[in-house]
Amino acid sequence: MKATIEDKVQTRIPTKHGEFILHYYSNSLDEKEHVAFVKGDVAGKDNVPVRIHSECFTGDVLGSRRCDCGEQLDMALDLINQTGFGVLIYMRQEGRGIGLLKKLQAYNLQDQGLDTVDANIKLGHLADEREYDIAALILNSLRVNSIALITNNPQKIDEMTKLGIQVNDRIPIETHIHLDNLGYLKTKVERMRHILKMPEKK
Ligand SMILES: Nc1nc2c(ncn2[C@@H]2O[C@H](COP(=O)(O)OP(=O)(O)OP(=O)(O)O)[C@@H](O)[C@H]2O)c(=O)[nH]1
Ligand SMILES: [Zn+2]
Repeated sequence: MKATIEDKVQTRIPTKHGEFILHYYSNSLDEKEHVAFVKGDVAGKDNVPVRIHSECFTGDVLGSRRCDCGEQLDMALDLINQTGFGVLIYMRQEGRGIGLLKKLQAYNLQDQGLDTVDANIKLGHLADEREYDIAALILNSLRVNSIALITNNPQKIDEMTKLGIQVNDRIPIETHIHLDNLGYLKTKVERMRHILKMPEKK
């Protein structure tokens, strides 16, 4: 069955990154509360800056330094605000789709020496279980013509293109690298094809 979404409510949210309209969607695939944060007029526009952000409770809410999510969220909203128009889709796909419980278990495995990919596999999951159908439906419903995707992950570009979204450009979103996230980011570059500049080995 083809997935469907419904734009249930739109409301104005002033933030430290400027003012956005929050769209709440229901959908036919899961019970999750996926939302889009929209700035300015995006309907009929080309090269709309779009961030498809996957939920990360630890990074986005608690400010965890194990990953780059919280900083990326701030950077993306700033960028969209400065551009004057754009969309941040907040997908409730915690832990690359495996959920918070499993992600926290994966963190413990990483503290025992596994990397972020092998920890998922040890828990019986794929390295990345996210799906982007709902994100594509949201962009269609906002009547965005083509996008500049804010990401370091080329797989996201492939997935959105496969779903019929015209991705004209990629906007990198590189955060600070420090001791707590160095190994994690290195694994994303080496095993998940992320495009990130890593510090030279001394
Ligand atoms: N399973 C698992 N999920 C993680 C881990 N660290 C972060 N995440 C989740 O990963 C998701 C973000 O994915 P990332 O791989 O950081 O980045 P991305 O979204 O693929 O790529 P960008 O667009 O460049 O940010 C969020 O849902 C986080 O909760 C981890 O060690 N294990
Ligand atoms: Zn994170």
